[in-house]
Amino acid sequence: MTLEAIRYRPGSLQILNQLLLPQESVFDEIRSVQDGYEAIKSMKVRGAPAIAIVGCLSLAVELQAGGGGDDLVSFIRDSLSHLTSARPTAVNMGRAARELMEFTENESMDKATDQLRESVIGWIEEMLERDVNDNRKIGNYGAQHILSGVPRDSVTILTHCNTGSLATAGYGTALGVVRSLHALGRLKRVYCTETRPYNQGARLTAYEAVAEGFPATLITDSMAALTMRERGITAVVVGADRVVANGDTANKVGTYQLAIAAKHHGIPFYVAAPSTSCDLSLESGRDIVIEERPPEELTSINGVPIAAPGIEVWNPAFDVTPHQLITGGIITELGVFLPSELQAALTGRLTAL
Ligand SMILES: CSC[C@H]1O[C@H](OP(=O)(O)O)[C@H](O)[C@@H]1O
Repeated sequence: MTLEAIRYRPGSLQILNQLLLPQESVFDEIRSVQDGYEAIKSMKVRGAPAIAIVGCLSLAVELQAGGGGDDLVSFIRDSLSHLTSARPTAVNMGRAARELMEFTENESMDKATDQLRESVIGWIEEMLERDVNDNRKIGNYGAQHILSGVPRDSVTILTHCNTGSLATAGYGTALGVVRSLHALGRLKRVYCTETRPYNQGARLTAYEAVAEGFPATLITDSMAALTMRERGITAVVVGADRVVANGDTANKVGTYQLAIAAKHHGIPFYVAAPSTSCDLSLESGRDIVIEERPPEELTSINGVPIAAPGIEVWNPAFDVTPHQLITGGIITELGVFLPSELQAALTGRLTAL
C-alpha cells in the first residue's frame, strides 16, 4: 500500500494538498475543471502523471455533475485546452488531452449526449489504473537493470525532486524504482535532494521515504557531487516531465547538474518515466518550453520572506539534461532504453502529439 494523493469515486474527487505537507494532510475537494486548473497551477498537485490524471478527473467530476450541457464536444475541447495551459513543460496533460479529444470526437459520431458523457468518464477513470500498472513495470525494469550491474550487493541511489506515489496515481516512477529495490531487499540507502526552489524533496520525497520505511537521507541540492564522491552512489535515478526524440530530458531544475556530476564520477544516470512522458514530436531539448515560476517561490518560504528585498529572481522550474549524459538509460514501462534507442522503441506505440 503506497501513499494516496488522489481520492476518486464517481462524482467526487479529492486531492491531497501537497503545499501543506508534511505538516498537514488535508484533502481538497475538486468540483470542476477550474478547480483542477488551479490545483495544478498552484502545485497543490504536482508531478507530470498526477497533473494529467487530476486534470482529466476534474473534467470527469464536472461532467458527472451535468457540466457541458448539450454541446459536450466543445465543452470537453475547451476544458482540455484550459487544463493543458496550466503548466506547459510536462507533456502528460497535453498527451492525455489529445488522446481524449480524439476519443471524444470518434465516440460523438454515433452516441447521444448522455452516452458520450459516460464513455468519456469511463476513458478518464481508466487512467488511474493504467498509471499504477505502468509504474510497477517501471519499478521492476529499473531495479533489475540497476542490479544487473551489481550482482550481489545492495545499492545506494541518489534521486531528485519527488517522483513517488504523490506525483503519480501510485507507486511512483524514479521513486518506484527505489520502492522495487527496497521490496527486493536490495536497497542500502536512498539519498534525496531537498530540491530547490520548491523543496519537494525535503517535503514530499522525505515524507514518503519515512512513511514507507526506506533507509533514506536528505541532502541539500548543493551536496550532490560531494555525496557521489563520498557515499558510494550506485546510480542516480530521476523522473521526467518530457523526454524528446533524441533522449534529451526536461526534469526538475537541478537535474542537469546531477547528470554532469554523475558522469564525472562514473555513476550511471537513469531517467524513469512512463512512455506518456515521451514526446517524439520534438527533436531535441532545445524545443522544450520551460515553465518559469513566480519569484516568491525563491524569495520566501511559507510566506516568510528570506531574500534581500529588491533582488531580481530567475526561477525556471525545469532544466534539460542532454541525452549524452543519460548513461544508464531511460526506464519506461516498455523496458530500459538508451537515448539512441528510444525513438525506434516507441515509434508506433505512442499517439502523435
Ligand atoms: C513523476 S513526476 C515527474 C516530475 O514532476 C516534477 O515536476 P513538478 O514537481 O514541477 O510537477 C519533477 O520534475 C519530477 O521529476
